[in-house]
Amino acid sequence: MIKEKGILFVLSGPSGVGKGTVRKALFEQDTDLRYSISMTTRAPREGEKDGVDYFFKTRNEFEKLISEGELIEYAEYANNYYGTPKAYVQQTLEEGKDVFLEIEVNGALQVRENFPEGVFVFLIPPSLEELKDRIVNRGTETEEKIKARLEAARDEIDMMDNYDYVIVNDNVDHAVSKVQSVVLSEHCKRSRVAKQYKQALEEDLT
Ligand SMILES: Nc1ncnc2c1ncn2[C@@H]1O[C@H](COP(=O)(O)OP(=O)(O)OP(=O)(O)O)[C@@H](O)[C@H]1O
Ligand SMILES: Nc1nc2c(ncn2[C@@H]2O[C@H](COP(=O)(O)O)[C@@H](O)[C@H]2O)c(=O)[nH]1
Repeated sequence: MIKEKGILFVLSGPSGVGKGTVRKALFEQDTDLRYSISMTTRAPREGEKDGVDYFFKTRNEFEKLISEGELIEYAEYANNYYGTPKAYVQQTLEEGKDVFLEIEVNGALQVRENFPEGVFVFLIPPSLEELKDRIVNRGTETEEKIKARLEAARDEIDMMDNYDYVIVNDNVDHAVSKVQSVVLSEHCKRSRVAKQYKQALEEDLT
C-alpha cells in the first residue's frame, strides 16, 4: 500500500501577534504534528536553547547552508537570517507525518511556491495597538527593534490574502482550537479512506 505523505502546515503573521505562544500551546496538547526547528543568526534570548528554540548559527554558517541548498526557505528579518531546514521537512513528510512551521511572511511565500499543497494560516492581532503592546510587554526587543518590527507588520498584514486561513489571536485557547480545526479539516479533505468511500458509493449509485 502506498503511504500517504504528511501535510505541511505553515503558521505566519506579524511579529508579536502570538505565533510562538499559539504554537507552544498547540504542542502542549496531544498533537501528531512535528515542529520544524528553524535556523537563525539571531542571538539566543534568555532561556532559549540551541536545538530546542532554534539552531543558532553564525552568519558564515548560515550563508553556507544557503549556498548548499539546505534550506527550503530563508529570509532576512530585523537584520538576522531565519530559515527552514530542508532535510527534516522532506524526510518527515515522506514518513507520512505532518510538519508545522512557524515563520515570517516572506519565508511563507517562498514555501508556498515550493509546496503549493501546503496549508497556510495567518494569525492577526485584534488591533495594531494590541500588537504594539504585545511586543513592548514581551520585553525582548530594544525600542529601535520594536519600531522596525511594527513597521514591517503593516506590510506583513497586507499579505494575509495569500493565505488559506486567517485566525484572530484575541485569545490563545481560542486561536489554538481554530488551528486544531484547520488541521482536522485538512485531514478530512485529503483522506485516502474518504476518497475510497466516495468511489465505492459512486460505484453503488451507477
Ligand atoms: N492572545 C493573546 N492575548 C494576549 N497576549 C498574547 C496573546 N498571544 C500572545 N500574547 C503575548 O504577546 C507577546 C508576543 O507573543 P509571541 O512571542 O508568541 O509572538 P510572535 O508572533 O511569535 O513574535 P515574533 O514573531 O516576534 O517571534 C508575548 O508576550 C505573549 O505572551
Ligand atoms: N522565514 C522564516 N522566518 C522565521 C523562521 N523561524 C522563525 N521565523 C520568524 O522570524 C521572526 C522573528 O523571530 P524571533 O524569534 O526573533 O522573534 C518571527 O516572525 C518568526 O516567526 C524561519 O525558519 N524562516
